Amino acid sequence: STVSTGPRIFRRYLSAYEQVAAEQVTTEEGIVERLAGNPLHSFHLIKRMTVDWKHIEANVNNDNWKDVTKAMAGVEQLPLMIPEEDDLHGASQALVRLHDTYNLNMSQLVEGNIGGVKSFAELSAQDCLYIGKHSFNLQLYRRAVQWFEEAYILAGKEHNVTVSQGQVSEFLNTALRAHEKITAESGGNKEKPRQLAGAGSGSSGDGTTNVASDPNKGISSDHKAWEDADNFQALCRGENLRSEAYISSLTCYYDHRGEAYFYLMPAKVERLHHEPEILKFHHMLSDAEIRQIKEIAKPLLARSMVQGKQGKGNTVSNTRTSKVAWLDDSLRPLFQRISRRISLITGLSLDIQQKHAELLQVANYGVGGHYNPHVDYLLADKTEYELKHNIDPRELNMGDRIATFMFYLNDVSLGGATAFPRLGAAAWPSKGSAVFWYNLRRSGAGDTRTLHGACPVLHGSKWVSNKWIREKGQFLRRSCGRTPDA
Ligand SMILES: O=C(O)CCC(=O)C(=O)O
Ligand SMILES: [Fe+2]
Repeated sequence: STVSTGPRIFRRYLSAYEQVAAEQVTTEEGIVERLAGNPLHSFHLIKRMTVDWKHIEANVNNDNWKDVTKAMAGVEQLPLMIPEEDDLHGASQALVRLHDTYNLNMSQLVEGNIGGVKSFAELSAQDCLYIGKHSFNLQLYRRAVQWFEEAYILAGKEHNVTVSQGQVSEFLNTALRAHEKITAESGGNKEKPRQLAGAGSGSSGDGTTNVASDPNKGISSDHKAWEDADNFQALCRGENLRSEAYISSLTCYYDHRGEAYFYLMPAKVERLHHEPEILKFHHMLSDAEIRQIKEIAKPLLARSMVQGKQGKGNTVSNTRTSKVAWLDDSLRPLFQRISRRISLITGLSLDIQQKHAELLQVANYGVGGHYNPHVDYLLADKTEYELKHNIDPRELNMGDRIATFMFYLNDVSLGGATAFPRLGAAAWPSKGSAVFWYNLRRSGAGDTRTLHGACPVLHGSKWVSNKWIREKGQFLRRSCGRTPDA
């Protein structure tokens, strides 16, 4: 069998590699942007190093291939992080998420065209079948049908080389039945694409299932979880959810923010929403400053974690797929200057020693990286019991995250907006700018309207830096309102 399957596997491996070579990328930035930043290339890369590699290994285990085996053993000893099965699942899930969120055109996608950015990466019938299975497992049946249909078409074009049409049609039929069953259950609400995993808290699966079974699951009962999820996706796609009149009332202006510091060089403010106020400040960081921040953060980046059940064992998060690092102001004078700049522009105290603010957080999202809708406050929605037993007293002492100040450290080539599904507002990343909003009402209550999330990166990568400002130092700086809703 080696004689017949061996060369075919090699040929396929090499032709997949040729797609990469065709990009003619030589610089590190090019690799990050065009190869690692392309969801199809990154899927292929990981697949080559997991599944395909195993097939090759199995086929070179005979005398004719001794030299190759030796070379391969050498590769395995390199101090590299070789992707594993789990990574391939992650890359497939990223493709599922991107297809679902951005409603990508399937026939363009399989030809390497991602939302208008063309590449040499293509998907085979077998790839589509594999990704369709992932959609199915995530209960995204409508999306699974689309992937299987494409797999069927491609299998025909490929003359059943990577997979046969017969094999595909079994999966297609199963997915069609599951889709029909679920649309029948939810009252024939067929057309609305809904998001997969949990907007806010707890919703999962196709969304259509949740609509039928538990419409009020979400962070606040007056908002349907699926509505948040729908709005979130629409905002990610760049759709307008507010009236023309409202949008034209959102102006840009120069502002000295009541500080002499800004008299000669006023802040460039772009209003993203009135109430609650969301502001974007342009040109907050220079390119040189951004370079420094990234340089220091890079070796410190680690996968975002979520706390395990009952605080036991932390696990890699699926609701937030990014890497983060925390930078202490004392590391560099630059970080102190940044804190001071934020303090001047927001009018809030950022004294780290006094615990008026958290350390600077730097986050990096790869292609497909995202953060499901959430609120930034940590205490306002907790019960007295939770505050007493599950929260570190030091957190209580700092008070809640009264405000968020978030820098964008790069331009994202496609996707990656910060979307506020309850406001219909979205902030689009632009290098050096920052967004600012209050998470709490003046009463100290959590402002549920500030629900927001990071849209998946469709192409390229995304860097942000968060400064969370705490309640403690602000009592003379942000006055209370007269009513709980103020
Ligand atoms: O990356 C973004 O756009 C949002 C990040 C965010 O919401 C957070 O880190 O809390
Ligand atoms: Fe957030």
